[in-house]
Amino acid sequence: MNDRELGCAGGQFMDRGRMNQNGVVQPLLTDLYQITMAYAYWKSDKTDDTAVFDLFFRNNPFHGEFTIFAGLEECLKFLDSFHYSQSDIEYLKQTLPEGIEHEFFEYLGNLTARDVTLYAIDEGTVAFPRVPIIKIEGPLIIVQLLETTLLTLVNYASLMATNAARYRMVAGKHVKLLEFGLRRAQGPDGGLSASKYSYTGGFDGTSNVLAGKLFNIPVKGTHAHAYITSFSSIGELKTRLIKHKQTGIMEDLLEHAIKHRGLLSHLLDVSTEESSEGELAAMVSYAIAFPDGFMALVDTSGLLNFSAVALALNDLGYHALGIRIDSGDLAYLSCLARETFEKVAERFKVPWFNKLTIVASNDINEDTILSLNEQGHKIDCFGIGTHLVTCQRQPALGCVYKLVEINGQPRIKLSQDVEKVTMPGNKNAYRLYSADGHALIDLLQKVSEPPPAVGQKVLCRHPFQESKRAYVIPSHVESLYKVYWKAGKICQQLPTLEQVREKVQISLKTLRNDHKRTLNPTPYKVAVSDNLYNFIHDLWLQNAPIGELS
Ligand SMILES: Nc1ncnc2c1ncn2[C@@H]1O[C@H](COP(=O)(O)OP(=O)(O)OP(=O)(O)O)[C@@H](O)[C@H]1O
Ligand SMILES: O=P(O)(O)OC[C@H]1O[C@H](OP(=O)(O)OP(=O)(O)O)[C@H](O)[C@@H]1O
Ligand SMILES: O=C(O)c1cccnc1
Ligand SMILES: [Mg+2]
Repeated sequence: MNDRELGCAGGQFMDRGRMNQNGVVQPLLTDLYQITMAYAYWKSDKTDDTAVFDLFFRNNPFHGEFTIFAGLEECLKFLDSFHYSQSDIEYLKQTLPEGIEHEFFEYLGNLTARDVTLYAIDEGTVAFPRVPIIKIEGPLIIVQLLETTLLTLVNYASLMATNAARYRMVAGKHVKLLEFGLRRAQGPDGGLSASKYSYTGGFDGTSNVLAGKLFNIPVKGTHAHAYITSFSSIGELKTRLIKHKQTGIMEDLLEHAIKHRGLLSHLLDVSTEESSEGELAAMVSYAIAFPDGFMALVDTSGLLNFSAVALALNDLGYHALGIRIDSGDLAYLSCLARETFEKVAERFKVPWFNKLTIVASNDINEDTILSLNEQGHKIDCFGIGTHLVTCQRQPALGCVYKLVEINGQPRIKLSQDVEKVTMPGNKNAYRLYSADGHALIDLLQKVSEPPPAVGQKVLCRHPFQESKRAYVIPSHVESLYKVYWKAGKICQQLPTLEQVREKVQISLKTLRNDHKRTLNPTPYKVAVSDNLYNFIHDLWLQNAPIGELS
C-alpha cells in the first residue's frame, strides 16, 4: 500500500510533515467525465496536444467586491503527488465502459504532472472576477484531468478565507475571533478546511483540536452547558480543596465562594436564591480543575456565581479569565457583565476584574456583529460556528476552469450571457497601483505584450463594453503571476500558514475602503489591454455564427 492509500485508510489527513496532504486528495477525486474525455482525447491522437486553462470566478461572494485566494499550497501538493496507483487503474478498468483499450490504462499509469506548468497569484491575495487566479499549461489530457480536483481545492478554501476575512473586517482588529464550527461543518473534511482557512482569513484560533495539531493553529475553548447542568447541588462536589498558588496550603474554594456570594448579592442586587446551587457547584469544580484558566459559561443568572468563584480564586492567588455568554441579548448582557466586573473590581480592590474577557456565541453572523457594534457592546471575543463554516450567506464560490488556448491557438467559449464569454488566449495579469498605494485596476494582456510601465499611460478597456475605457498612469505595477510549478517541481518557497494569514491583511490594506464596505461596495475594475480587447472581439466575431432572416 502506498502512502496515499495509507493516508486514506488511516484517517483523512496524514501528519508527516510539510508535503503531506489530505489523503482524499488524489487523482480519482474527480468527475468521471474527465477520465472518459481523457480516453476520447487519447483515441483521437491528442496526446501531444498542449493546452492552456484559466481557473477563475465570475462573481465575488457574499455581495462583496473582493475574494481572498486560498488553497494554492494544496493544489501544488496535488500536482506533486499526481499519479494513478495500481489500484486506481484496476478500479478504472472495472468502472469505465467496456472496450477501453488496454494501452490507455498503461498510458494513465505513467502519467505525472511533470510536463505541466502552473502560474498563480500568491495565496492570500485579494482577487477579482475574471482575472485567472491560476493559469495552467501542459499536455491537454493531463491539464484536463486536473480540473475538478483543482476546483475543489480552491473553491471552498477561497470562499472560507473570504468569509473569515469579512468577519474580521466587521469585528475590527482588536476583537478576538474563534472558529467553533466543526459540529456544523460539511463533514469532517469540510470541518478541517473551515478551521484552516478561517485562520488564514483572520480568525485567531479554533476549537477543532485536530486542526490545531495538523496546521499549528491556536486551539481555544470554554465549556458546554452540559458541564453546568451535570451538577444540581453543592452536595455533589467531591472535592472543594485547592492549593493556594503562593503558599501551597490546601483551602476550601467553595467556602471562599459562598462567603463572596453573600457580599456580592448586596453589591449586585441579586438574591442568592435567584442563582442556582448546581451552577455554583459546577463553577467551583471547573475552577479547581483550571484555576489559572477559569472561563465559565454564564446564562442570565450566572454572573453572581461566576464573580463569587473568581473572587474565591483570587483569595488563593489565581486570576480567572472570563465568561462566555451564549443566549439572550448579547449587547445588553455583555454591558451588564462589564458593569458588574467594574463594580466588583472597585469594591473588592481587584483591578484586573475590569479586564475579564467576555466571549459571546450563539448563531453569530456578519450582520449580528454589525448590529452589535451599532448598539454598543463589551464583547472581547466572538465564538462563531454555523454561519462561518457553512458560509450560509453564500455556500459556494463559482470558480471555473476554462480552455483558452490549444496548440498555440486561442479558444473562446461563447454564451448568450456576456458574463460567461471566456477571455481567450494565454494572458498575463497585472495590478496597477495609484501613488497612495491603493490598487486601482487589474489588467489582463496577451503574453506577447510588454508589461505596463510605471509612469506610462496605459489604456484599460472594459472587456465587453466598448465605450468603457480609461487611461491609467500607474505608480506601481505588480505582475500577478509567479511560476509555482514547472518541470515536476514547486518553484517558489511556499509561505507558512501564518505568512499567508499576514498576506491576507496586507493585501486587503491595498484595497480602498469603498471596495470593502458591506453595503453596496464599489466594484473594483478589471480591464483588458486594447490589444487583448481587439483580439477577443475579432475572435468572437469569427466564432459567432451568422443567422439568416427569412
Ligand atoms: N443584541 C443583539 N442584537 C442582534 N442580535 C442579537 C443580539 N443578541 C443576540 N442576538 C442574536 O439573536 C439570536 C437569538 O437567538 P435565539 O432566540 O435562538 O437565542 P436565545 O433564545 O437567546 O438562546 P438559546 O440558544 O439559549 O435558545 C442569535 O442569533 C444571536 O446571535
Ligand atoms: O451557534 P454557532 O455559531 O454555531 O456556534 C457554536 C455553538 O455551538 C454550541 O452550542 P450548540 O449550538 O451545539 O447548542 P445550543 O445552541 O443549544 O447552545 C455553542 O454553545 C455555540 O452556541
Ligand atoms: O469552546 C467552546 O466554547 C465551544 C466550542 C465549540 C462549540 N461551541 C463552543
Ligand atoms: Mg446553537
